[in-house]
Amino acid sequence: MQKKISISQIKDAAQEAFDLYKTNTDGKNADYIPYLANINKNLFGISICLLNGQTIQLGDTEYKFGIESVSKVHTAILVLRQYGAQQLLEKIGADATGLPFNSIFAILLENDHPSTPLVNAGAIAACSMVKPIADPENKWKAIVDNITDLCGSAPQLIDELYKSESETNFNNRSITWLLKNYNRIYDDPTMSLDLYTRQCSLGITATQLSICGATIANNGTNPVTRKQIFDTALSPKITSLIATVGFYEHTGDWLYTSGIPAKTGVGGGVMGTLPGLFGIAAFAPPIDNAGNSVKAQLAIKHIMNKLGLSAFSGDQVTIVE
Ligand SMILES: NC(=O)CC[C@H](N)C(=O)O
Repeated sequence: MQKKISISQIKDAAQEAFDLYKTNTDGKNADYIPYLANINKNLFGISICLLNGQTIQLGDTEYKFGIESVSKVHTAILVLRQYGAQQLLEKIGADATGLPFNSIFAILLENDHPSTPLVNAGAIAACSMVKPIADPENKWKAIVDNITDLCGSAPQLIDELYKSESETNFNNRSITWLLKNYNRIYDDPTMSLDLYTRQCSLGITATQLSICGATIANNGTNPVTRKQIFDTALSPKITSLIATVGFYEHTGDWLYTSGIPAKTGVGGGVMGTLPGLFGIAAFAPPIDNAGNSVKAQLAIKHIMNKLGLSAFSGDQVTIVE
């Protein structure tokens, strides 16, 4: 079906979602990373970036929160840029785990395979793959430059979060050494884990994440800077990774009810990408039992359903003035 949606319809849907959920108090800040437990739980922002570069922003869209696991998407893209689709599949995988993001059991079940770069195991493996190998300074630079390219502006390290996370990441240390044992870490393990922890501690805004979502939806061209960031052919690979495991063990429910591939982080951010149409991000710190922001989920779902959109419908949608 041919369908036209106006920008004012999108704005109205976003405003409605914001008003509906701004006072919602469900969920709880992540507390296994002490820094995150103390973030103002009432922060709430929604940003949509259209493919003409226009953004629609509501609430705390300029607040810099911990990017956390949303950064797994960015570094997966960097690995795809450096190695191509086939090598990512062989060295890490592109499968769902159906288990929590930090699951050790998932590694054992997959016979040593990290499954996907979008869970902790695969993300640590991805950091180990970033080139140049054995050069932590330039690996870090590559990670940050890639995020800057995708988001149209630079992220900023939150030192306190980095410290808090480094002091408490015992589970991730176990994951790293287990993967090392299976030859799935492709650089120094301690350095790879540190890069992962540091990238999770980057401060990012909902606006920046919506621009990244739009870059993916726009086949690799950042709609704001107009820069081609990655090869067009990688776009469906990235979107399929996000669709498969973006909400961990709740991914199926999420896709079924929202219709949009999206990736979450325990900092409260969610970044969605609707191919050919827009990127969307929402941010609110309280999360559910799988580590996904409660309000961000409600808001994005509301907007998608209100507009009658789904990545899985055959509709040919155009956004008009
Ligand atoms: N789901 C998440 O956002 C988890 C990220 C966090 N840095 C961790 O490794 O536990």
